Amino acid sequence: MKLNIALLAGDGIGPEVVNQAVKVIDAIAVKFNHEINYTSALTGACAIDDCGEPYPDSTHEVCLAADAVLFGAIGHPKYDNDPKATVRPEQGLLKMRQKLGLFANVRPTFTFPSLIDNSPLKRERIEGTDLIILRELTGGIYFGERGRKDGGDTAFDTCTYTRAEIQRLAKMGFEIAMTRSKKLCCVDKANVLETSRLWRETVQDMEKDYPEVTVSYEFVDAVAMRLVQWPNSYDVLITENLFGDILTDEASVISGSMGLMPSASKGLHTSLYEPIHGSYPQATGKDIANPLATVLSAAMMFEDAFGLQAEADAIREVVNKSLAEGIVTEDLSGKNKAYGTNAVGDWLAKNI
Ligand SMILES: NC(=O)C1=CN([C@@H]2O[C@H](COP(=O)(O)OP(=O)(O)OC[C@H]3O[C@@H](n4cnc5c(N)ncnc54)[C@H](O)[C@@H]3O)[C@@H](O)[C@H]2O)C=CC1
Ligand SMILES: CC(C)CC(=O)C(=O)O
Ligand SMILES: [Mg+2]
Repeated sequence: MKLNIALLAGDGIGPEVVNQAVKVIDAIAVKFNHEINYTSALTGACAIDDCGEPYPDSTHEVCLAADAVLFGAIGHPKYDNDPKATVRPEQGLLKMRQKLGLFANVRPTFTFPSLIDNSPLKRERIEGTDLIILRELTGGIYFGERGRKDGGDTAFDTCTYTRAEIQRLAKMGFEIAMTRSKKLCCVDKANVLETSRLWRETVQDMEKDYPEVTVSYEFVDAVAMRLVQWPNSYDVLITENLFGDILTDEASVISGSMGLMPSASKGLHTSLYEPIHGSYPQATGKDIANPLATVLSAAMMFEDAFGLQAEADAIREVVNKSLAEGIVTEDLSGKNKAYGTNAVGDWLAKNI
């Protein structure tokens, strides 16, 4: 098959982890006889440095022309430490998600048998965890009106959701639940927020269309606790943008590292595959970042965007093997030898 992949490596560790995923994709292409055509484009702080714009039109064109997009991460400390900066890398990420219509971010959380004891959580709590947090990605407070008033002494951000935005995300959640254990949890703050009450009302109205799915409604603060207390009690969780962002970083503790967590951002115009972590600036250039979240995002891309299950399985199999054999970066190595980002990528590609 001929596959056109857009590579948006971004900033910080983004290029380092995307490079390892490319090694793995290349090895898959050889093994399964595919022809891969990569097109690289800038987004984030590197794009601001290049042309003053964090998601240039030229990058958008590259994404639209591709069969799928593989994204690394954006963000740079020079913006994180300057609250007054008006052009920011994160604006590029949000613009990209909005312009590509990437309204749903599928974030799976699972445990790896060889890593159970890496988690600070007790084995009996996390063993067998296999859940999906489906995060709404193009609405809510990240996209609402914001600003300052009172001469800058008052700041505001607004959260807005339409019924249609909730319906399309919830529909995907019900459909995913139907392929799994038919359990769906709607996570909100409906005891306080009007947007959450619209979420709850909309999902309740949709329940009749999916009579086999058991739906629960839980407040986000309680879910934040139960997610690490009894993660096995969840299967598919649907939630708004901000809550999903926070809960998924929390869920990474179950797997053992942020560097393990892949995701798929599904949309109207194309699909994009991205680790859930950021640009981890402290690790930039040190060859220590874990590339597996990006490699596993590439597995999601083969499965989901290209419908190539055997290729996705082969990637997951080699990742499992690397974990079992201790070919891991320092976030997972404990007292054992840590491998570099590049060494892990090379090992994976060689063992595909
Ligand atoms: N999707 C994206 O592009 C995202 C971008 N960001 C941006 O990234 C920058 C840094 O933000 P942080 O809050 O520090 O989040 P971060 O996700 O970059 O790092 C948080 C912590 O997670 C761990 N971590 C992250 N990636 C890892 C990897 N591949 N291997 C091993 N450990 C890893 C490290 O302990 C790190 O200190 C900021 O500029 C932020 O705006 C943050 C989150 C997502
Ligand atoms: C700029 C943020 C919305 C990025 C982030 O934390 C994420 O997408 O997980
Ligand atoms: Mg996040």
